[in-house]
Amino acid sequence: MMGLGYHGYDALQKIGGGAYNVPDGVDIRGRYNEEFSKILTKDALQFVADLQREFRNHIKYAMECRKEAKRRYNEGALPCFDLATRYVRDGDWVCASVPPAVADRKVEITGPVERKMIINALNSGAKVFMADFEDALSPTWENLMRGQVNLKDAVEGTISFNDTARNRVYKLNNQTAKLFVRPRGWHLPEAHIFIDGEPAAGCLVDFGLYFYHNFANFRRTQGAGFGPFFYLPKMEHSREAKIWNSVFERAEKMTGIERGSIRATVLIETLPAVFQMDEILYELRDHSVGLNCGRWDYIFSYVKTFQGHPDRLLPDRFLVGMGQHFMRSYSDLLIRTCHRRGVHAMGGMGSLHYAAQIPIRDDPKANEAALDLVRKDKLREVRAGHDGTWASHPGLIPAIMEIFMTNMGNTPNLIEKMKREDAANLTEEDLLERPRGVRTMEGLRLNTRVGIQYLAAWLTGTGSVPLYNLMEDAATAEISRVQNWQWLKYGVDLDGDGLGVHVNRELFGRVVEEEMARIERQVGPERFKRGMYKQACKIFTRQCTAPTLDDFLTFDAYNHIVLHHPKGTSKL
Ligand SMILES: CC(=O)SCCNC(=O)CCNC(=O)[C@H](O)C(C)(C)COP(=O)(O)OP(=O)(O)OC[C@H]1O[C@@H](n2cnc3c(N)ncnc32)[C@H](O)[C@@H]1OP(=O)(O)O
Ligand SMILES: O=CC(=O)O
Ligand SMILES: [Mg+2]
Repeated sequence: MMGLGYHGYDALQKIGGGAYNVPDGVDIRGRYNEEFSKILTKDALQFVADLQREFRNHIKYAMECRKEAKRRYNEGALPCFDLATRYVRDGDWVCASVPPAVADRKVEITGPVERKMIINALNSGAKVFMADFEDALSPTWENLMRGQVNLKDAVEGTISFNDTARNRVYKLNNQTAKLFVRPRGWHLPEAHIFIDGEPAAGCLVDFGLYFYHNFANFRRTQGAGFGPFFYLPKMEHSREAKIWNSVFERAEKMTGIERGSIRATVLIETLPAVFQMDEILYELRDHSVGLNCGRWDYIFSYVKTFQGHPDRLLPDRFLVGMGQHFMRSYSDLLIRTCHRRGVHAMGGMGSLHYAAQIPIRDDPKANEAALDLVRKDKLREVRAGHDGTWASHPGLIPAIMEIFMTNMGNTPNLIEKMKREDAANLTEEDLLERPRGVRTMEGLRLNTRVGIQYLAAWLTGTGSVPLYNLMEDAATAEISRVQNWQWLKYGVDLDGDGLGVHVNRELFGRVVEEEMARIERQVGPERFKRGMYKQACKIFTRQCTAPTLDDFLTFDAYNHIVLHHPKGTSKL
């Protein structure tokens, strides 16, 4: 056992030839690397450990509450507005005013915290870059620690990348996007950092290390006295936002910066959270810069929340988009809520046809068609009153920027202009309306093919991938998984293609076999053998056929990427 940290004295942890200098109670189980040791300094680890100790019980309680809510939904309850917090929804309060540095957020590019992509994203011409430790990142030790090194260099302005194969050096432009960072969700542990004998909360590691190393530089160079800025994912209730608010206050106090310096945009990407938008903003009112429509996780959450409701099954994945009444209602209510409280209402990632289109390099006609779908979605967003939106790829930015500029003119945002009071009449029924559309055999096949390929990439350390000309990440893969699970669980008929096939385990087994053969043909036998397709298939198939739905695809899969040093992998 290499960790000495929690035996009551400070320790130098010898791992793989080097030594992390850890404070009392902290045990690093990830590989030693000299660069990582500049992130995992004793002071920074002490900062994370202090947060962990102060908030671990709050986090555990919030996770217990999620379980309790799940139990209620599984017994037939529906998510709804909370009578007890009506005073918050009816009250006249507003959030703290928007920091000038991020008043204009017309286009935000997102991407994993990978070195070259960080430089490309910051140089992309987008107003904001959301650097992702979440949906777009496979949380291996290497990815997380390199991500922290990269962000530190980025905030210092010294980041560079030498692409020797292409003889190209990447550096930051004079003008760059403003940086937001998305830590992991509350539910994920960080199995390479133990604090007092248990894994640290992944999000506190991501937040704590980034904040500790960058708050001063960030406020000076990027935030004009504010910041750092964050995106907060996958919350289900305002009590979880309250924990984040307390974490921010604690971090501000520990570093001596003014209260309200840190600002965060919360993704509304779970079905229960749409009924808590005012409450979430209220909890974070001194630290908020708005809400964002995280549409992919939102669709995933619709299935998850209604896992016990056979009358609410989804049609094919590509039919569930912003045109569905429940999705449009969610986006409209989000805009109304944000603008009433004086903050940004951000749009999401995607196109009109319910997929996250990316540029198609080798086919100009298909590329133009993809761009056109993206333009239509962005036009819908800006006309509805969104203040800005997400782009998955630099190649989409000019088209998206043009749509927002043309429709917003010179105003940095629509907070004052588009109050959307009409959306005040949206009801619980509007927000829960069943999605319409057909189910097809091709839908089942595509879910299977995409889910397995995504997971295979994730297991080898890549968290966002292009598949069939679309962006796939943890959120979109979740839709594939839970949709298959739901269709199997309730034995649906695939009636959309005239085949009338009934989904059961036997059919699914055949589909898995055929789709695996297809993947092998598509990627070639060599890559298929070298990749993690078989392992991915095993995990994905188990989760699709499980008697009860796993909460997260990546939770179980995480065990497969935990690499404890010096002695091979271990389970949590
Ligand atoms: C549901 C959600 O949470 S959405 C948010 C999370 N998801 C994401 O952030 C996905 C972000 N996007 C991506 O990861 C990528 O665009 C992918 C994986 C979809 C496609 O990647 P690739 O196939 O490598 O794209 P492609 O080959 O066209 O890249 C061309 C160039 O653009 C760069 N690029 C592509 N996407 C991005 C990005 N999001 N940020 C910065 N640079 C990017 C590439 O690094 C490459 O640069 P280079 O020419 O200097 O080498
Ligand atoms: O995080 C974004 C989403 O759509 O999910
Ligand atoms: Mg998401």
